[in-house]
Amino acid sequence: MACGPKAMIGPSILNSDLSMLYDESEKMINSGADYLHLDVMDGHFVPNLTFGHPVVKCLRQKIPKSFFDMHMMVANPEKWVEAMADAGANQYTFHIEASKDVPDLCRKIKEAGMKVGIGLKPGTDVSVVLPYGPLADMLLVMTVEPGFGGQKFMADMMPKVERLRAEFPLVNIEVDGGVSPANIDQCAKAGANMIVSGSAVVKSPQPAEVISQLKQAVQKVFPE
Ligand SMILES: O=C(CO)[C@H](O)[C@H](O)COP(=O)(O)O
Ligand SMILES: [Fe+2]
Repeated sequence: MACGPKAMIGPSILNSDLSMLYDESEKMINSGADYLHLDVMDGHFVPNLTFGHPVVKCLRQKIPKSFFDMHMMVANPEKWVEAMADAGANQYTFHIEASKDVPDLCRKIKEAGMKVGIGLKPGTDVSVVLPYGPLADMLLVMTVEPGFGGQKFMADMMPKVERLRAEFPLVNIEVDGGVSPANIDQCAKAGANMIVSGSAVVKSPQPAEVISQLKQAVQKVFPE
């Protein structure tokens, strides 16, 4: 896999102290994070609220270089493409369940200068996303029901990851939800190379060690 997908760890700051979003983000970057996974929730697509593009724009001013992976858990993903691009987002990951016109949304995201991520809720069959794999930079397999951090990892999502990796050997495949050192080997073996980990990293007294453990496990399957 010399030029294929790389092992990357993206902490989710959802369960960190959000009154100190910048400090918490910096801590993750200084602990070896390859990117930041930022969870946007609108209270419609999921039963919870977090933050939107004004907060992302402020964070970008203080963190000019890191890759921002926007996990858009919103009912109308078309609506926020321009605003998120303007705020400095690098990747716009929308949920396939929320989009009325997937190819058109992928085109708009690319035209706005961002990478395209397409996410699948646990109940969504993997076949739904297969026609759109060639349009995506990244495919996200949720390993919890989206809406809250700190939930239990759903190992029964691994066949979806395996199928996507078999179909799209060069696309980034991300897992998100309950991912920790206890289940990282399953994720990597199934074919996930972009790893979101929230609680396991941000709640640890030694986040750098957790990030390093996760990365080493994924690098066994996706060597540099
Ligand atoms: O999208 C999410 C929830 O909808 C979060 O990214 C995810 O839950 C990460 O947190 P944890 O590792 O604690 O589950
Ligand atoms: Fe997420």
